[in-house]
Amino acid sequence: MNSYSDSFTTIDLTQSFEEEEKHVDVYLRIKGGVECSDIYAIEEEDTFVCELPETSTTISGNKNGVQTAEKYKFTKIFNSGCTQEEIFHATVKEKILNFINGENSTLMAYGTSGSGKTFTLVGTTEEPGIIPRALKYLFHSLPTLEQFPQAKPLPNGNAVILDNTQKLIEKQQSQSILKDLHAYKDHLLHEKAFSAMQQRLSRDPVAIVENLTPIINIWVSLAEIYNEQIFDLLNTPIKGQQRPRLKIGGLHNNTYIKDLKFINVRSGLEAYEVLQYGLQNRNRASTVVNMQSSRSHCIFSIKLVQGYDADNLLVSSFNFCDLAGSERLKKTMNVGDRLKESNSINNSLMVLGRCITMVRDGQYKKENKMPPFRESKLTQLFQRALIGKEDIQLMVNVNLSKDMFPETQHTLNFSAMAKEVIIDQAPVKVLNSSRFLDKDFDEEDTRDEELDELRDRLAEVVLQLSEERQQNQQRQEEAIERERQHLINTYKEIINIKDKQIETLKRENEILLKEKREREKAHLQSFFVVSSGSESDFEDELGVTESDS
Ligand SMILES: Nc1ncnc2c1ncn2[C@@H]1O[C@H](COP(=O)(O)OP(=O)(O)OP(=O)(O)O)[C@@H](O)[C@H]1O
Repeated sequence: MNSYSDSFTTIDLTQSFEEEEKHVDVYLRIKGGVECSDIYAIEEEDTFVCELPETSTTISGNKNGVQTAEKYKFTKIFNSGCTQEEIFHATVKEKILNFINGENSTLMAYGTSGSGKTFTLVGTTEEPGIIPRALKYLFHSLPTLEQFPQAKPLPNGNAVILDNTQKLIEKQQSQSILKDLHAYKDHLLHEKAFSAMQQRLSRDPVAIVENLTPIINIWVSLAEIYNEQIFDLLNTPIKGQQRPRLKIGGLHNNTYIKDLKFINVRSGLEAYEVLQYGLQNRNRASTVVNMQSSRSHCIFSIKLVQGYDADNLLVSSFNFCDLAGSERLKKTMNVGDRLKESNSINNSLMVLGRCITMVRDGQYKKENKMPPFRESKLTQLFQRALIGKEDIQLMVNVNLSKDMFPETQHTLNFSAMAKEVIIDQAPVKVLNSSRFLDKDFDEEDTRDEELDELRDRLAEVVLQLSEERQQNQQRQEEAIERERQHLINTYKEIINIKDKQIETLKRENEILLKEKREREKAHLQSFFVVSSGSESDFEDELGVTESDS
């Protein structure tokens, strides 16, 4: 039974957002099609129970003998049989309405490699994931959008009204990108996929949004963090050229990706096509645990600009973040590029875990330590959400097969930490009061920017050094291997020559022996003939046949 199927939600943009203290929503999704180990159980809708093997250490620090099972509380648990539809309705649907109402939101999919993060967010044509459902829901809740964008979001969270020339330029840019997409061999596939999804989703209810403003524009972007470098996935890759790396701009908890392209879209299909185009450019590779493993963190952002005029614009963003999967190096047996990626993925997820733990400790124990947000690009970008100043949801994906126990336990411990973080977001200002105050950078801010710049450069140098070290090591290993091969070949050649010499000596020896025998025979023969008889008598005497001689 779908409790939502007949519901119509009405939201009013003139109402202010209700402020209330709450914890981060952490959902658990259990991967379908996998045989679950019997050490796990679900109690009610939100408690996950895990029996502990002898050697395991739990989040509460207890060892077995004292405690035999650990319980983890989630906002909601989606069992392996749950549909994509149920998951969308229980998690993101309401957030889309808040988004229309001006609230920023982030949904992160977390879990080990192959646990179903991309499946949950993007899904397949048959089973559309959260993002296509969110796009469909969003665009169906809004009126038909204007042909030309009227306002554009700025990286720092503000927006500007576009003049006629700028409108034309932006429109042309969107069109040229969409045209690029249409030249792409898979575009028809995506169009079909989205319309198939639309049909499947058409039974879903839509929200009726009242008091919409005359300006409503939607913009999307797609970025990836690969080996601690940020790339714009909507930049068409040029063969033989390195992709431009993007930098993080902004300060403290108001960071953004500098020069990231935002494309104006007017429908769910356009947005979905842009997403699919970008995903083709994402770093993927086949690993032992996933045939199509995402090797990067991928961030799909939707920005909604709404308002009346230049002084009354409201920008809200919805980020969908598909994290790269954590990996156990022993299990994946990765080498070379895959190993480098694994290290980078695991490191940034470890920093994410440390930040969340420290934010939680700061909130509960009032410890005043600064979480290490700057130690990874991911945490630097999502700092605001991670300290609880913005809405953030975590979709934790687990594969409950027996051989994944250590990974699952690690994921559950991570979730337990995240679940305790308190969200303390400021109320979203309603429209018709000026929402943003443009703050000039003061001296301290400038110094911070310079420091950021230096840190970036230092990170680049460290990365370069580690790459060089790896290359040197590889070169040394290759030289040692070449030397080894050379020695083996020389040794083989010497053995070969010696064998030949032995053969020659053997042959010479045989010849000498034969000659010796013949000399002895001749000697005896002459002796016999002289002393007693004929030559044939001599041969008879020796018993020598013709063939012998
Ligand atoms: N709930 C599910 N039901 C059916 N198939 C699933 C489910 N979850 C994942 N899969 C399938 O499992 C495979 C791996 O899933 P997916 O690529 O989403 O994992 P991932 O967590 O994103 O992995 P990685 O971090 O390596 O990119 C895919 O073929 C996907 O279709």
